[in-house]
Amino acid sequence: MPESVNESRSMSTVTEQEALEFHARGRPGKLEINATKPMATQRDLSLAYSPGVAVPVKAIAEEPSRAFDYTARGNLVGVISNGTAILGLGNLGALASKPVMEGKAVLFKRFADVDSIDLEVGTEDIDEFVNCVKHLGPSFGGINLEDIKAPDCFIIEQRLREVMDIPVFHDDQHGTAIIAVAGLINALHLTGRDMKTTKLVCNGAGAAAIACIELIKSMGFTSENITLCDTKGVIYQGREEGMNQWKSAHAVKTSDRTLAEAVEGADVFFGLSVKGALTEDMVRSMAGNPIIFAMANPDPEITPEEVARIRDDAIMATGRSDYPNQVNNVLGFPYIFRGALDVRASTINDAMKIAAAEALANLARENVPDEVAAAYRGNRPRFGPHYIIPVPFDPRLLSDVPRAVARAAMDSGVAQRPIVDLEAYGRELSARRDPIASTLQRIYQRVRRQPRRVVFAEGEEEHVMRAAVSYANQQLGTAILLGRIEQMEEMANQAGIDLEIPGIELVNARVSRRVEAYTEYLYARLQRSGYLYRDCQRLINTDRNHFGSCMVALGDADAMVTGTTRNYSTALEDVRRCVDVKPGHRVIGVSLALCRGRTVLVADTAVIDMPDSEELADIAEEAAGVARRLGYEPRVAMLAYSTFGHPPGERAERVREAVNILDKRRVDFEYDGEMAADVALNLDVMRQYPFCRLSGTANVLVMPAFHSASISTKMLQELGGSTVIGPLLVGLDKSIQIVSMGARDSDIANMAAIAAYNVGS
Ligand SMILES: NC(=O)C1=CN([C@@H]2O[C@H](COP(=O)(O)OP(=O)(O)OC[C@H]3O[C@@H](n4cnc5c(N)ncnc54)[C@H](OP(=O)(O)O)[C@@H]3O)[C@@H](O)[C@H]2O)C=CC1
Ligand SMILES: CC(=O)C(=O)O
Ligand SMILES: [Mg+2]
Repeated sequence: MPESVNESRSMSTVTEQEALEFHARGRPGKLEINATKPMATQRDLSLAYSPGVAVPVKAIAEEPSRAFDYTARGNLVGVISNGTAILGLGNLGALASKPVMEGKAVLFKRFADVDSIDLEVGTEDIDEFVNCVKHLGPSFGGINLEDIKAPDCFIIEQRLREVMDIPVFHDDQHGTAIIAVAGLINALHLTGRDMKTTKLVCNGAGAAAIACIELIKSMGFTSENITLCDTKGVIYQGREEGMNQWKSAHAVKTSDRTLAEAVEGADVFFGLSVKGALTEDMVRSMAGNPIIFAMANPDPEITPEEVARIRDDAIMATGRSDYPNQVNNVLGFPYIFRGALDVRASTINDAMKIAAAEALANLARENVPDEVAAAYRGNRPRFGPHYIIPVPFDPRLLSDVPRAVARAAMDSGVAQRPIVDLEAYGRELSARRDPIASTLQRIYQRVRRQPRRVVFAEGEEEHVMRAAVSYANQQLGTAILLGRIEQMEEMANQAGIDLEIPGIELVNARVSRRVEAYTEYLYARLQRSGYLYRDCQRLINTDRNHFGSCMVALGDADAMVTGTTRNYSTALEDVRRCVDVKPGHRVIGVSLALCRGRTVLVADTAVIDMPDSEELADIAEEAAGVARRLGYEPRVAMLAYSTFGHPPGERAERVREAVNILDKRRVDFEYDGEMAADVALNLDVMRQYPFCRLSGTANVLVMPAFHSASISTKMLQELGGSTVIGPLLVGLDKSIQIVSMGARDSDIANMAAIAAYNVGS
């Protein structure tokens, strides 16, 4: 792990404009509903709706638990708020809480494949709120209450738990407590402290704070050693102002009246209050090796930089993703509900919470898997002051935490559908992971560790500028925008884009000192292909693809991204004039298609029009290489319209010959063909060919020709709702990526990150 806070900052904050655009782009917001059954024919309609739907209706009326068999209830969580304590922003109302609630819903899906829907309830009246949620019970398998202020949240949760037969979980209380306790267990271990004698001060006495304190006490802390503070200062016995029964339960006998007094000599500080509440002087006054969890969102009570300026012996955590040790309930709620839903738990009890906290704490002590290690580029995170809690993208969270929660639910007798084989359950959980998101995350993390200089060749385009700003803001390296400086600045001004941020460089080819060197280089390459010196000079002076490619070729930049203003093949020709093919390789395009949790690589989606058998074999090898670099073990299907000889035809013959060539080359990955796409992608169909050499469904599809590759990926995207990334250009000696015309800023930024990731590979 990195040693200093500055080095370890892994992700910069986004700009306000980026945040607004992210939410406004395309379909506003972050959620949509998808049907899981076909709705295409009269028969489908008759089954899905009247008359067919009457059958499950009657079955559920007879036996309510059948709702879990015939409806989405068993995997559906309601994320419900009234917006009275939105993050640390205060009471901004139900409507304003919607972005956070949509966010929680997508995190449920992204991290644990739990479906959820946000419900913002426009009342601050406790009875009205309880009544509203209570009557929604039949819709859901669980209720996640969110951002409801204390003390209302305590009453609301308690009353709902009494009247509902599904888990009701106030995330800000218990989610936060579970994660904070997991981090605390490890921080105490690292500093050699005993729970019984550790002195903890918690600033904030609301939902999150009270729940944390209760869980901590239940795990062995002594009441006298815990001091709570709120806006009125220390919560001492006898205090009357601003009190409620939940605060009173934790009031201590003390002469301390302010946070500053309480925190002096304290071992641990928990911040669950507001930005900036802990001062540098307070940090100075704490005990040796202090543990400081500044968990207010979006801005902590004190930043790690501020703490680092004062002392270097602190273990520091925040609620944010851009510092190490993110103590945030995102590490909890998706997995806790996953486990609870899978055993149909009637509640989420203390045993399940403690099991989750212990599973999280244990994960941080284990060796991290390669997937996480890759993100740290050789600096494999190791249990220690900068790594006390797993990172949110750790794939083990999904297999370990729900399993621990499910086991605790069964052991404590609240599981209505126990799981017999927990090992098999762990494997099922792993299969729920969203693979492409982890892949992209890995790419981004690694680039952050090894930032690269990437040329954005079409620097005068607004969305290219936005992509460059996003690249720089995410601390992926330097984004070099090529263009006329004045034009770029004017365009940026008009569009409200700030180019004066660290990590952005503007380069004008016309006035560059490198024009001569690039021209010489290009002339040496092209003089025997009919180009005069002045032709090369003109290309360097006036064409940004040539200039940018030469920057990369001569080491002035690491990588380049282009393509928004010129069609793919023209941009590729420009690049090829300046950059060689990697020895022993072939230039092809590989697209990544993600559809319903499955990722397949499709090749060649960009370059070779009508490949012969040798070329098809080369494409298979290149694509398998890409799969490996992205962390997948390739299973390559050589696709055709026919399967293993039937129906016969010349095109299929060519694909079959490619398989023979791969046999002769003795390649080190699984491949087979020719086969139709359904054989490659559907295990049941594949099983009809028991001799097929693939050990599972294919994850690399080699198309018989460019047109079928391009048509199928575009159809997947437009009709199948797949996310398609690429084509990624592979086989060049330098890392250059070409996006398609009309690519959005996020596509360009992704491609720039991929280009940076591929440098030197
Ligand atoms: N990292 C994470 O995962 C999570 C972080 N949080 C963060 O914790 C904070 C509190 O959230 P939550 O408990 O839901 O909110 P609540 O509204 O329930 O509680 C807020 C508490 O903070 C206290 N407070 C506010 N300002 C100050 C101050 N200047 N000094 C001392 N105490 C203060 C309030 O005091 P009083 O009682 O006097 O009004 C109250 O006790 C937020 O910043 C939130 O983002 C919450 C959940 C998860
Ligand atoms: C993380 C969270 O739930 C909060 O800050 O409110
Ligand atoms: Mg919250």
